[in-house]
Amino acid sequence: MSREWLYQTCQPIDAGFETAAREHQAQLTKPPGSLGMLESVAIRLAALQRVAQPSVEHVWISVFAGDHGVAAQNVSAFPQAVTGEMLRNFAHGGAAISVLARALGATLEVVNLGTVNDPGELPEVRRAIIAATTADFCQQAAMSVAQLDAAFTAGADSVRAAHASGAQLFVGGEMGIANTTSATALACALLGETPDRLTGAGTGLDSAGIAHKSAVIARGLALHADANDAVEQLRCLGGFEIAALTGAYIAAAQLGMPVLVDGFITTVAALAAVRINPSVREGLLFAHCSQERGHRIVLDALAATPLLDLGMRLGEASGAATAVPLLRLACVLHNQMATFAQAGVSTA
Ligand SMILES: O=C(O)c1ccc[n+]([C@@H]2O[C@H](COP(=O)([O-])O)[C@@H](O)[C@H]2O)c1
Ligand SMILES: Cc1cc2nc[nH]c2cc1C
Repeated sequence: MSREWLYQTCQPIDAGFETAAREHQAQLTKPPGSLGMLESVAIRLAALQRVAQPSVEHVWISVFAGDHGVAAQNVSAFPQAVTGEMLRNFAHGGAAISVLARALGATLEVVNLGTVNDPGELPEVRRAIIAATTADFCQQAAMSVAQLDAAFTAGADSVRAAHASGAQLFVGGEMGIANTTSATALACALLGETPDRLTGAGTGLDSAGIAHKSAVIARGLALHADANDAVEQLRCLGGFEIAALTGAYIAAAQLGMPVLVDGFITTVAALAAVRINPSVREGLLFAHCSQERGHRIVLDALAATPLLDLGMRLGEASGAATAVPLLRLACVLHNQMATFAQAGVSTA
């Protein structure tokens, strides 16, 4: 399938609405800048949504799940079967993101891209099976060209459904045992970093486990040293859900739909998206800095300032969901505060 769409220019933010929103913020009854990032986020949302009054009442969350061949290298604190087991938990409404999505009134879509312990048909889970798992990147490329394309498409399909439903914000999440190993390897390749600087505990490795994981990533990087662009690095080192997120972020930016990025794995997928298509960057907002070791470095590479730093490291879009109320508050402040003139308050 053609990949041309990945490179097509994204909808630029609207400079007119951005200027109008900035000027509006300056008139609200507060010292200029005193609402900090709540101001800049409202301005960015107005510019992205091309409206005077931004809103994120209608939120769409897609959680992409997939298994990783590199799990065979003993790089996670949890067994691979958990990926499929968590799909059941999502379907039955018991996962953290199930609870958060309900509390937010958000649409939650779960996408099974391929799990070794496949739970089969489940309510509320879209099956877009690519294979039971990616290959172990210590032995061969994680994905074939066709598998990578299928993952990009699965992500873009979710965004198209979100857009068609009238969603005002797209949130991507992931679930996949061993995916911090894949995401760390991909981040190292994209950034020219070494695994010892980026490798973290994932679901809870101890220091010996982290050292082993770092060595596994170093082996993968050596095997795929010839992969010299972001698409090929993603194919060799990434995973189905990481590539789906990359495709989703690109598609969302092309449709002009704002994106709220979640944690470490999703930020690496966002970095890949920006490397493939730099015009994606201005459509991205960043929810939080996860505890995963490499997250801050990847955020810095994207010049991203996340809204929250709560010591979270769950994934499955939970950090982004937690930041949605802040975006909603930023919007209502922007839309409902009185101006100095309206309130009869003196300016500086
Ligand atoms: O989002 C994060 O920053 C994050 C940090 C650490 C772990 N996770 C989640 O934990 C799983 C991967 O951890 P691991 O140790 O199996 O590589 C995967 O399902 C992620 O959703 C997520
Ligand atoms: C239980 C569990 C839930 C998760 N959700 C996202 N990643 C996860 C990893 C584990 C192990």
